[in-house]
Formats: sequence, structure tokens, C-alpha cells
Amino acid sequence: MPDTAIAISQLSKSFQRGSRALSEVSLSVERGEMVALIGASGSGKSTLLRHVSGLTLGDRNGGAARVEVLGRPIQEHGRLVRNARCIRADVGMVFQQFNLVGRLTVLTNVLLGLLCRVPDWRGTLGLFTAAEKRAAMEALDRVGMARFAGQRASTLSGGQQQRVAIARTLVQKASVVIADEPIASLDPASANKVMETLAAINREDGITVVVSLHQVNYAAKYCPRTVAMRAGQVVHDGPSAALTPAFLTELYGADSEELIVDARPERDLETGPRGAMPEPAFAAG
Ligand SMILES: Nc1ncnc2c1ncn2[C@@H]1O[C@H](COP(=O)(O)OP(=O)(O)OP(=O)(O)O)[C@@H](O)[C@H]1O
Repeated sequence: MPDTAIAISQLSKSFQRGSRALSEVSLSVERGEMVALIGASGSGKSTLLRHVSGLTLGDRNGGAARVEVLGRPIQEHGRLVRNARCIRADVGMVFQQFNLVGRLTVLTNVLLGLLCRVPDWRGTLGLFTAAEKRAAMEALDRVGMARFAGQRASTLSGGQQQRVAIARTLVQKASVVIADEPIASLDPASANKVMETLAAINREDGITVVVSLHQVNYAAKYCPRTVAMRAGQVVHDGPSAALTPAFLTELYGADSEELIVDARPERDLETGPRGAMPEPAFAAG
């Protein structure tokens, strides 16, 4: 297995009627890293992450543009490679919204992670083996959601849905997990649980995690490395600890206020000391 999980080189993206969303971005993430991608609204975080799984294609005139996952190109010069489906199977996606199919049960949603690994006919008919269902239950257990397995996904809270989406990536056996603003609409306690769950799969399973965040405090708390974007370019790449308020102001000016939100759970905000540990991620609730 190669040491590099994600290698992006000279990637540019322009949308038809818009400005340039990405401008010659180059970025490399090693296997087993947990990296935060921060930036103000519109800085290009989602666009960049969508390129990693080939959901968005770079500009065709982008000469040397290339995106590789685990040493294999998934797109080159704005074109998806032929075996992209195979490479995509290694990339688990967790989105801010529309993560789960609301009318399906939590267990079935987790089993959907297998769609890229089982024959089409089996996936279409929803024919999963007992062993696959056991694996899905184990994944739900790991994220503290096993007792919700038979419930419709639409009945879960936002944070619970995100944890189910993470369980789906475990069943998928993704080596790389891309989480695009997974905590954007969550309260601090739920946000901490989701971040702790991502940190746990990174720590315990060696899964490479790249997570885009608006709030730099969560980056500092959970991710050793932060990549900061502004106007479609990487403007900082280094230890998260370097992102002091003064440095953020230097990078983003007045926009830096958008990026500073307290990462402590609500009860700690009222009573506890700064930097208190988050709730255990794997407790159900
Ligand atoms: N499908 C699209 N069509 C046209 N323009 C787009 C599209 N997707 C993104 N953009 C533009 O590309 C730029 C980068 O958007 P992107 O969503 O990647 O930023 P972001 O940093 O993820 O923002 P946010 O934090 O608000 O999600 C923005 O100017 C946005 O309007």
C-alpha cells in the first residue's frame, strides 16, 4: 500500500457562470492522517473534497491536473479514469446534509455502504447476507447507534445521522473518509460526538480522515494538521496549533470571525474548564 492517501496536483475548477472555485491546488495527505480543511464560506472546501471521490471533475484545460487516491489516479485533466468506481469504493463520504435515505431503516442505510462492493443485482434487490448484516450492526455499535438499527433514518437527530453515515463508511471498508462540514448544523455536544467518532476511526482503524470545518476550534481540538483555504487556494498548511486568532486574522481579515466558534459542549460552557474532554463518542444517545 502506498504511503500517500490523497495526492492532488495543480487542480483548478471553474463553474460555468461563476468565478474560479479552485486555483491550481496541490495537496498531499498521508495514510493515517486526520486533517482539517478550513475556510470561510465559498473558499472552495466542498469543491475540493468532491474532486477526491470524482463527484466533481477539474477543468479540462488544467494541464497537469491530477487527483490520486491511495496511489491510483481517480481523475486526470478533468476526466474520470475508467476504473473510478473501484477507487471510489475506498473513499467514504459523510456530507452535511442528505446523508441518509430517510425512509429506510438505520441498518439498511449502513448496508448501503456495501453497494460499491457487492454485485449490482444484489444491491438493487437489497439482498444482504447475514454476515453483512452482522457487520453493519457491529459498525452501528461502534458509533453508539446499534439500538436505533430498526428505526427510520428520518427520525434521528442531525448528530445521530452523521454517526450512522460514519458507520456506513466502516461497512464500506473505506480507507479514506471525506467528511464535508459534518458538524455545520449541530449543537456543540453533538458536534463533539461526531468529531470524536471520526477521531476514533482514524486512531483505531488507521483510516485517513479529511474533514472540512467552518470552526477552527474543532480543527485545533481533533486534527493535528489543518489546511486553510481562501478564494480557491491553499493559504496555510501546517499544525493546527499554529492557528491562533492573530494568525487567522492575518489569513482571513474580518472573515476570521466566522471561523472562531467555541468547541466545548454546552454544559462545559456553563460550568467546566476550557478544553474539557468531549462526551464519549460511543455512548448511545
Ligand atoms: N455547482 C456549482 N455551480 C456554480 N458555482 C459553484 C458550484 N459549486 C460551488 N460553486 C462556487 O464555487 C465556490 C466555492 O464553493 P464551495 O461550496 O466549494 O465553498 P465552501 O468553502 O465549501 O463553502 P461553504 O463553507 O459555504 O460550504 C463558490 O463561489 C461557489 O459559489
